[in-house]
Amino acid sequence: MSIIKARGLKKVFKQAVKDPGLGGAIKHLFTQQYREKYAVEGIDLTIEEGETVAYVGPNGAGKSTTIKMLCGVLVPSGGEILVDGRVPHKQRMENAQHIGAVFGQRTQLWWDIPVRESLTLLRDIYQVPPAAFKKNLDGFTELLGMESFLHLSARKLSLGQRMRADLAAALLHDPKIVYLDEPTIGLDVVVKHRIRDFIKEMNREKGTTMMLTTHDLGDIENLCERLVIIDQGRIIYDGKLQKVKDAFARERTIHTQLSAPIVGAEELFADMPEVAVESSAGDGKEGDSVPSLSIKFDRFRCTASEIVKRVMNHGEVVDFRIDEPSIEEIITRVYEGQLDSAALSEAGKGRE
Ligand SMILES: Nc1ncnc2c1ncn2[C@@H]1O[C@H](COP(=O)(O)OP(=O)(O)OP(=O)(O)O)[C@@H](O)[C@H]1O
Repeated sequence: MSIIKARGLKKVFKQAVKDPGLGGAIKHLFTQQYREKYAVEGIDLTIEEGETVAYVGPNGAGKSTTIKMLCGVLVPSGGEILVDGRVPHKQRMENAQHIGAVFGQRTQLWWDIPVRESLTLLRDIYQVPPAAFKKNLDGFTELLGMESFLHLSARKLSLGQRMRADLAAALLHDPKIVYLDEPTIGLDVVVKHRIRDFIKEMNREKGTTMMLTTHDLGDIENLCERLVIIDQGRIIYDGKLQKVKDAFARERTIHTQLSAPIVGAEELFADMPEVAVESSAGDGKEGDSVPSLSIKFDRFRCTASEIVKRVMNHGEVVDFRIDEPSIEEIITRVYEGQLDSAALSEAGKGRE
């Protein structure tokens, strides 16, 4: 069942236009000029209950503006939204009862009181029944490793501790949907993993729908099957993460470990322009390293088995592994405009 539906969603901001320098600032005092900035320009988005969706895009793409409209904080300039059957900006309070939000840069905890007290206050605000509160608090404390800092005020927490406490605060009332804006920003790997595990567990155990905006592509790979890419206020890709990889990650690299170096390895694929020997080791040129050969190829033009077969014809392959470009590399190419949007939207078709 669809839990979030947005049709033709738009948000226009009025931005002041000023000439540069002091003269410009003074002139602006008397003759104010504004231009319209479309932060979100006609978005259609449907999210099913229990999905975990990564909503990504370069800076200024319109991600936060979309989330704020879904939370009811901003009123759309056009289009329609329905979140769990409610129009968020018209039913703000009701909507808030059923959603949770974590904004990486801000906290919803009270700055000067212990985390445990903040969570108790949220229990009262959201009217969480005592038994459910206890179950969640105990469970979250364990999963997020919060025991050691529940007695501290938010002011005294490290960033990683604060993020964990904020997650607990956002999920305390068992919301159906949680918006996570940069939930792992600036955190060390241990805390990142803990937070990702927690998000996965909540999605699995409670079926919580998660919408995640992030610049950390590890979050996407670890948490989301579906990827929505927004650029300049428009969705340019909506589909499975794997599909983007399949469509755009043409290159593969085979790393082979050999029993002895192959003489003239660089020439092995001279007749195949789609294949390139990236590195060859163990031939005495790089000290006493293990003999190996790394070969890059275009997987749409030849197969891994062809490559390995040819290497095996010239030497003994002890072991091999195949690497594909990371989603980070692919998305960087999208952001840099190296992948055209028509091809992207074609790849996103047939999501269901
Ligand atoms: N209150 C506002 N007034 C005027 N312009 C705004 C306002 N909020 C956002 N914008 C503009 O709308 C565009 C989209 O902003 P938004 O914050 O949604 O982007 P984002 O994708 O979340 O970016 P980031 O990754 O940097 O957080 C930007 O050009 C921004 O300058």
